[in-house]
Amino acid sequence: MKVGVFPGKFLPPHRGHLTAILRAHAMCDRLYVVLSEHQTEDKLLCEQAGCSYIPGVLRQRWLAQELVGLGIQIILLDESAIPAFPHGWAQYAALLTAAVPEPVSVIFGGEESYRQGHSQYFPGIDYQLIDPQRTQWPISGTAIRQQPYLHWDYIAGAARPFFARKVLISGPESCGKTTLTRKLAKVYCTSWSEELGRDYQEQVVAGNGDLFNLEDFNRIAHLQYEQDQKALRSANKVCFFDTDAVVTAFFSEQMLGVLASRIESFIDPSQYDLVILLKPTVPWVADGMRELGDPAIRQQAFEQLLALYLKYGFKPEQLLVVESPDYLERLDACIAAVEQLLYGEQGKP
Ligand SMILES: NC(=O)c1ccc[n+]([C@@H]2O[C@H](COP(=O)([O-])OP(=O)(O)OC[C@H]3O[C@@H](n4cnc5c(N)ncnc54)[C@H](O)[C@@H]3O)[C@@H](O)[C@H]2O)c1
Repeated sequence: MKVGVFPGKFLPPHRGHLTAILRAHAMCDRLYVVLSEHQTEDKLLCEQAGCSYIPGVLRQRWLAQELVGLGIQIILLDESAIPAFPHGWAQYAALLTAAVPEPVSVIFGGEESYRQGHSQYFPGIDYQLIDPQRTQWPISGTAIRQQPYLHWDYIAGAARPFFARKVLISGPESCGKTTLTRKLAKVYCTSWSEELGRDYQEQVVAGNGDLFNLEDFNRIAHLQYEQDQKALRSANKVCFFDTDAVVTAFFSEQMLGVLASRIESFIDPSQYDLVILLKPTVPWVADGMRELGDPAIRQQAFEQLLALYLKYGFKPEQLLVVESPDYLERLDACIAAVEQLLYGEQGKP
């Protein structure tokens, strides 16, 4: 019985890792992937690259999703209490040996420089190199952490929602949110999540908003959240959202005078990299379901919505108010903001 181990940080997992793991899997009877987490060091690596910290359990979950069905166990090794690589080889070897539930015959890796340490601290266990030149997929975790959108195609699918920029398009009724959201998704060849409250209203209360009760608003917030998560899973660098739970909270209060009990649990400012707030400066379009058509009421709705975002902890720098009454200018302002989010000052490569 040939038992293999494939160690690494997988910060984050990418195609190079996955291909090497699958090769290793083809070369032994059973394979364990051992994911090392050294919190201090890993946090520093993420910080240096300007990337949010990726906890070990999240990386473990991504690898489990990617490798599902192959019988590969992913073991999380907490190295936080031992000296960081390369100063803790002896402790690392002891931790790894204790964590893998059976005797190991071979350790796989892509670094020739690790051979010495492996032969010294894992006596009797082979060290087998896989693609040390990274010729098939010339990518590293460092490069992805530093510039995820330049290296998007290499990022493991399960990890992409973490890196995808999340852009919310919000504003009062009849501001062109849905059209703008669709257009932006098309410009960026990506996924988007539409407002489902309207379909819900059609299906559950025959289009008559007066028949809504509080539980309807709770359900809308929950259903919208799940739909948003689904859209995010197929995002290409950025994902657009047509509404959010703050808007649901706003309508719950407007229509029933009360905030439905579970809506706030779906409000989280850190969910979004950018919130584009559209001002009601474009013509009102009555569609049979909209309620707040008077210009003064539209302006007031905008102010109330803005105040709600701030109340719920959204930061002013997260918000972009788009004021122009011109549809082209509105679209171009959004594209410029998304470009900035993805590629910063340097612009597209
Ligand atoms: N504390 C210690 O002294 C000690 C000692 C030894 C090992 N360790 C732990 O083991 C970890 C070793 O993993 P790592 O940092 O090299 O992890 P990593 O996640 O960067 O890479 C994991 C493996 O995939 C290979 N790989 C990376 N990119 C590839 C590509 N494009 N194509 C093919 N293969 C590719 C790497 O060579 C490596 O073997 C260390 O980070 C450390 O946590 C710790």
